[in-house]
Amino acid sequence: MSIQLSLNGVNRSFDGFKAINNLSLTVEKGELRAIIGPNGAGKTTMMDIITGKTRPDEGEVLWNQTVDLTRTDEADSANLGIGRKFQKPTVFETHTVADNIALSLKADRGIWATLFNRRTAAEEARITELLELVKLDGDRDRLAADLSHGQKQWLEIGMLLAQDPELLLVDEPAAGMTDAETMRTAELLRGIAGKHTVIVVEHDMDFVRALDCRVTVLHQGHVLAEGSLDHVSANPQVIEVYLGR
Ligand SMILES: Nc1ncnc2c1ncn2[C@@H]1O[C@H](COP(=O)(O)OP(=O)(O)OP(=O)(O)O)[C@@H](O)[C@H]1O
Repeated sequence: MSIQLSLNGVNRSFDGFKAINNLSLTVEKGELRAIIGPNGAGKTTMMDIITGKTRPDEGEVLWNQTVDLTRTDEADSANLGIGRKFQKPTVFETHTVADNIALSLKADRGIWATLFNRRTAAEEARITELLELVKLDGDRDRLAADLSHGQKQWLEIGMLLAQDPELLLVDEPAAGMTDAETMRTAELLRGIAGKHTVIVVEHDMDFVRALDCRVTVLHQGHVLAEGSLDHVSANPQVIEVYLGR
């Protein structure tokens, strides 16, 4: 496997406070990685740095071992194939599930052509494929507004996948989901990994366990521990700062 993303000695302060402190991290292509850690550990700031929303003060952030992500902005990062899903779902509520996916497909057709022209067979096939992947194939003609919170999150993941990103950053997808939705989300992300690299920030430990992937524990802007969930859960420092609370 080759390296998709590497952070090396990254620092970022806000008003003298080190939100990211000598952070080094490597994620392989196709890997599913969970990032956990207490509030204020720097998880969001790390995602902001990867997507070019925030620039580090120091350090190296490399995409595919070649592109310097400290010099890109959010638009560049999207063009490079980095997709980001924020915590709150943002779907087009007045459109159907299938139309939401159609609007996100890479083809440069414009909104009117997308909604009112017949879709090509290839587009239909791609929409079906994406809806199956995010477990919404039975809901394609429903209005997005009528979906449950969990289903809206899946739809937005489908919309991001329609852009065919190499890396998907997902921020606390399980927040506000039912237990059943949470488990389905873990299954869904496991299904996406391999073809895409997926980094998930999450607090829900049942969800992280269900992801069954390598876990990075951040604390005070630094990697405190890394490995399987069982491995990091047995680390006394991790228990002290996070899991034991
Ligand atoms: N733009 C900013 N200006 C000032 N301080 C900031 C800014 N962004 C982040 N911080 C500070 O940096 C620290 C790390 O914040 P960050 O949001 O990255 O943590 P987090 O791990 O995502 O926390 P949470 O789990 O609560 O979302 C916090 O103390 C936060 O207040």
